Amino acid sequence: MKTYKQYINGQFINSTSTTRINVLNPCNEEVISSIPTGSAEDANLALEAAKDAQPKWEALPAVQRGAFLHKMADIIRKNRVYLAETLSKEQAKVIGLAQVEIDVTADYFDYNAGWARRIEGEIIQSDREKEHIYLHKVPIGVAVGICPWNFPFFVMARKVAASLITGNTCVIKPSSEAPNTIMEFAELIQNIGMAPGVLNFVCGSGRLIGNALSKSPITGIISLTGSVGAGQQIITAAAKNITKVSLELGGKAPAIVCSDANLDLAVNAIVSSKVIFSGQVCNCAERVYVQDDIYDQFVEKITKKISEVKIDDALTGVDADMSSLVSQSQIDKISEMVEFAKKEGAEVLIGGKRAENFNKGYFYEPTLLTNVSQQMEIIQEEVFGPVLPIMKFNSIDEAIALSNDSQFGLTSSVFSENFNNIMKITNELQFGETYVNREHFEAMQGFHAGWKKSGIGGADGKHGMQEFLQTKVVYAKYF
Ligand SMILES: NC(=O)C1=CN([C@@H]2O[C@H](COP(=O)(O)OP(=O)(O)OC[C@H]3O[C@@H](n4cnc5c(N)ncnc54)[C@H](OP(=O)(O)O)[C@@H]3O)[C@@H](O)[C@H]2O)C=CC1
Ligand SMILES: O=C(O)[C@@H](O)[C@@H]1OC[C@H](O)[C@H]1O
Repeated sequence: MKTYKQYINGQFINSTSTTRINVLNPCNEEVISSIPTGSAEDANLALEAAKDAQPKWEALPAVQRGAFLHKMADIIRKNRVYLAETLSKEQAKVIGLAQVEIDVTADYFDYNAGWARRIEGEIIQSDREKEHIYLHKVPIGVAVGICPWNFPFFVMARKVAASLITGNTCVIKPSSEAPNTIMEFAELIQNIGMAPGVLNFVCGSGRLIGNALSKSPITGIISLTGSVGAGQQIITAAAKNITKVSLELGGKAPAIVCSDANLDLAVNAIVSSKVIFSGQVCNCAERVYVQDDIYDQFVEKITKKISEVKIDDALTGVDADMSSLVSQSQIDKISEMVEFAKKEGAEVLIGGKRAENFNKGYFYEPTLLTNVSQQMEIIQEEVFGPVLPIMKFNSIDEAIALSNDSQFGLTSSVFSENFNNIMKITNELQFGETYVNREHFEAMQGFHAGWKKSGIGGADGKHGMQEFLQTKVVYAKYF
């Protein structure tokens, strides 16, 4: 069993707190590692180290900063199988998907290194003679990245790569549910030659160490991926120093399936979106609206497809499509939501219970619910699991209205072969991201950003990189 320390100022050190948090393998509930609970002192040590290291890091030409990101990508590739197994064990991610996450993370570091020669300012025309207005893009200073458990390694890279290439230094707090792969990465990159303090990793409770990182005057930007509740607490902590926040929070993605859709494509895309990491992804389809004349056909096809989903151990299960949920609290929350939906009148087409044949772990069957209505909790609140409620609609206007009737605005999708329908729906949906005739997943060169309670700011691509920059304007008069 691995016992992790804090990685601060280029060294692995003991936390000032002596209590620890156990990390379980969700498939068999065995303790596989432990992390410190962390303390405000740990947070401050890491922030001070990052602050001290920042001016020299910023002064390095961006291509030299980028070279370190390429080294990180190389190290990930050299250790890709070990990292994927570590990830699979700590959060019950089926090994194939865990490997994809590791490989995409390496590519993500390389992609962000590519910004080195493309961070650009502007020269603006002045109203005065002999004056230039120079608009510079400069780093904010110290970036804090607070990570979730669902794609912990990839999301860590979202925060590290974008903050370092732009000249910020960085403090990462992994999720207490899934810190292992990140801390293994910290060990693997400790000797790549980056100055101490440029990148720090502190483990521990969000409410304790996460809060201390968020309310410190040293912190220049807090980038969180997580729940709405954590986002609200971070905004409150950040308010003290008016610290910038970039928040990627929950979602309740609608999938609209029109009469003229390619039904097999729609079914495959929607099912893959519920099966991928057992639906524990903010982008995943969380509710389906199907046009009434194809409803029965759609329900028949999707039920068949869901019945074929194979559930097994994440690491050893052969050809498993999905595995255990991440924790006891996740399975409790999801079971309660399904039971409540049933009380409100929902009909379970398939699933609706813990998966049989597993003595340990948090395995839940992929579940389809019908006879649901717009006001029900199962349509309004994020499930974050393998549960999909299906509703009928009559007109395109109705589908758009039902989709937009949500506190969330992260992702959405439309399945149609009619260009006019697609254009109307994509224009009128109030979501940061809409997928047309494809699965629910984004690209690293896009911009992943939620509207409404789904967040502020965003990640990926040029706009995600620019989150970590601030603007300085110089009015240069000459004679
Ligand atoms: N949009 C998304 O990508 C995600 C959404 N979720 C949603 O959130 C629900 C709960 O998941 P959970 O992992 O507990 O999500 P949380 O939002 O609680 O955790 C995300 C991160 O925030 C930290 N954190 C929690 N509270 C604070 C705080 N007050 N100040 C600073 N940091 C804090 C956590 O630390 P610690 O782990 O130590 O508590 C963790 O590192 C899920 O069921 C899902 O609905 C979850 C993950 C990702
Ligand atoms: O669920 C999320 O918000 C993120 O953690 C997720 O990680 C990989 C996906 O591509 C992200 O959006």
